[in-house]
Amino acid sequence: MEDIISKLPSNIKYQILNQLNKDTAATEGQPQPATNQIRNIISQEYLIDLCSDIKSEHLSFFTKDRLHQLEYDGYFVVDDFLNDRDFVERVHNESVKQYQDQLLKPASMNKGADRWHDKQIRGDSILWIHRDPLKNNSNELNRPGVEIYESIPNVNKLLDRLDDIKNELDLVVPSFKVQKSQTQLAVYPSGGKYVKHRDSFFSNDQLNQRRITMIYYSNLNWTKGDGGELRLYTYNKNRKDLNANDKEQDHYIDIDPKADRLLIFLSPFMEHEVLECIKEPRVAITTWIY
Ligand SMILES: O=C(O)CCC(=O)C(=O)O
Ligand SMILES: [Fe+2]
Repeated sequence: MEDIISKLPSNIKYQILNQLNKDTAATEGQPQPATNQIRNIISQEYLIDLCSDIKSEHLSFFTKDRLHQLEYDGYFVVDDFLNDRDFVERVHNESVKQYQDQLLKPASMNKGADRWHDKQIRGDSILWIHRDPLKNNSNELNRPGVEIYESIPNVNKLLDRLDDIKNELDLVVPSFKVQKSQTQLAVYPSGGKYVKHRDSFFSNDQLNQRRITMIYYSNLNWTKGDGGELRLYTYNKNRKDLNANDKEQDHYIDIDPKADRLLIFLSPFMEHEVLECIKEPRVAITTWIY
């Protein structure tokens, strides 16, 4: 089968991939083994390469090890990212205040007319943060969140740091061709969760999709039993040398959403879910690099 599929013209492969992605979305992210096999063969063309041409002189946050982990394991975790408890506390309090002031809206799935809400699937409330309205087009200006960026100065300082990471990636791995980023503040109440999903799918318009997810947690005093762990399925579809089988698909690690932790992973390749929160509010600030 591998031979037949890989010889198909690119446009046909792309159509098959799109159909498989739709099927998987319709079955709530539980692809059949055959679907996985076909997807894996085709997706070889869309793999993310972070290591073959590193401009070492620009390395600062990134190290060769971190780039290697991101490409081969699909993720890495940084603790004590800000390394300043007062700063973390201000980020957390500003975020919770936005939530208490009801500036966040229940998160939905899909866009436009297909938009739908279902708390059983996704229980968080979110706020898009547009920090630089002048650079956004008028459509973006109409989206909620744009006018509040000045009321969250510490969150903005954190976002500057995430921007630095994005800019560094652009210099360190120029072949990656960073396009843009998108940022969301999400708060989960007690009982909130987000079922297994991926943040994007492979597509032939590689550059117009989420490719790297960076999630910062500010949950001070988070302890075991508070729930809300990020369950990350460690089967990294970015690896040519791995064969899909059901056992590997099931491997996961649970990442505690504890304060000052930054998690970075490959958006189209890593499946994940948010386990039910016991303690509220659970805060997560995410920047996606396209
Ligand atoms: O908050 C988290 O830990 C992950 C949330 C998530 O998966 C998402 O917003 O796509
Ligand atoms: Fe996600």
